[in-house]
Amino acid sequence: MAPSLLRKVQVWLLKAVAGVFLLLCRLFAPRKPALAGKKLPPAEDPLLLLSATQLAKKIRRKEVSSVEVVQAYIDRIQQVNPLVNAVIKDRFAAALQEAAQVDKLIEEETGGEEVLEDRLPLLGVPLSVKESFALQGMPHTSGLVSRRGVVATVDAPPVALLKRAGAIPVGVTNTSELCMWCESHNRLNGITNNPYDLERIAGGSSGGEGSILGAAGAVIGIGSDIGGSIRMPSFFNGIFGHKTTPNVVSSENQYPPTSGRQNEYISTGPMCRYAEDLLPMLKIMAGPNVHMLSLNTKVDLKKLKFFTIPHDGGSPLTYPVSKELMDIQRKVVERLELDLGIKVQEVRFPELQYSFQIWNTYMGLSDKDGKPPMPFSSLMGEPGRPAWPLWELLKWMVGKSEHTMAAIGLGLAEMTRSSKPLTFITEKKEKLQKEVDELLGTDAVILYPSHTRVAPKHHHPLFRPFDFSYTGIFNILALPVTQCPLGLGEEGLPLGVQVVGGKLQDHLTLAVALYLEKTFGGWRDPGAN
Ligand SMILES: CCCCCCCC/C=C\CCCCCCCC(N)=O
Repeated sequence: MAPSLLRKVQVWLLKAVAGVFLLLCRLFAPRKPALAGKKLPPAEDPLLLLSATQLAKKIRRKEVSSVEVVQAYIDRIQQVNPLVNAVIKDRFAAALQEAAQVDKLIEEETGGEEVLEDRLPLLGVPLSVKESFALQGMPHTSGLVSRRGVVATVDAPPVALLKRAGAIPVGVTNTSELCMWCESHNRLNGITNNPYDLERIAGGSSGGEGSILGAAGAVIGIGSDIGGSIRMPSFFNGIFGHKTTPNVVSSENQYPPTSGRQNEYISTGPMCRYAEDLLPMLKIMAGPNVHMLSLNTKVDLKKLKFFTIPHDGGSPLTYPVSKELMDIQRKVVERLELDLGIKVQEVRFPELQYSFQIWNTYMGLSDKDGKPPMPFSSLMGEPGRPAWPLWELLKWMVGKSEHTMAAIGLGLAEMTRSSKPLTFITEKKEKLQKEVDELLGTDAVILYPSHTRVAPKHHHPLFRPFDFSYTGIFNILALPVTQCPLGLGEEGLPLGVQVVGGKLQDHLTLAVALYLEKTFGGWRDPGAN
């Protein structure tokens, strides 16, 4: 059978299986009041349209008070959250008190603006926090019903560093169950909606962050990413998200904790509506490790090498990249060549078609002491009592399970994972790692689709569970990636692209993000008509 015909048959088969499953889900999924046709109101308060960097400057200069800024964001969250269900618990009263203290501190400061900017660069700026990060006094459940009522007693290190820089947390946002799915939906806090179309996903697992930022209910936030959980929500909600080179920003005090080799692949990073906030946030979040990066190095884009990869080469597990995403990536190439007078080279890596298999294999590896990762079914259960995915599936069928279909599916899929990694796959990964590292070096970036299509309808990822591998592969390659918004597509949904850099070359992808914001307009107000 000709390869193209084989490809057509594969896609057709995937669609057929998806259709049957979608029907089943429609039959059994709990009914939700239709949000059809509802739209977000525009973000009218001018304070919502300033970057965190600009807000911090205005607050330091007493051109606006921190209380006014925090109140503006509280008002916006109260306006949009009933539609998007992104913030699952707020701390508005405490935030306003802290803002008043900031204004008082500024009033009494005698050292002048530079002292404040140096010591407290985010003084008085509101911050959104993904609920899987420990934020003292706030829920810390990661969407697990069995963790209902668990409250954090400490701050996760990057949260503590951002608070020490003067940022004021206003609330914690929704995640997928156990942060291991590309849609933020769980039985504890419900499902988060995309601000550009409430019937579509906000992405996962930092979907609450992506949605509240995209809805202008926050200006800066933080997420974690081991398969795409910063980059997919950033893409679907039209904002910037940076997956830092692993082990620069601490991932301690997050739930669930990583185990096995996963600590080499997880990244904590900033999620922002404005590109200029990414680098200052990363500088703060990196804390004592900031010297590992070159964030003070000026980047001349004309001296960078740019490569573009249009898709994964045709994996039978993933869907083809949509035309509008291929088109917009081509437009980025054209603009780069026009504006910088450079040539962007298209490259292909056949190993990318094994992205899912590589991600799945390496996520299951033991750590250097031979300790295997905690099984997902154990994370789903109570301590010492793993869940039984098959039993949970039967309970789900009659609406009695505390778990989502995605978590049950992952638990079932895990049962099929082979204990011994396939040499065929490890060889592919080693080859890909070597070639990509050589190509990137310390002076190049690669453009790659953030996903196969714009934000899908709710639950649809269940029928295309492998498309996340467009982001997941870079976790295993341990490379920094910035997801950059590129305006809205035909259906008014955000377009975007991943900008991939060499290890520890985060400053390069952040510089390209600034260029792409200038050239393609950055974040768009979902309420604007
Ligand atoms: C019912 C469908 C579920 C079965 C799907 C099995 C194959 C998919 C395997 C793993 C999907 C993991 C998705 C990871 C999303 C991002 C996670 C993260 N924290 O970065």
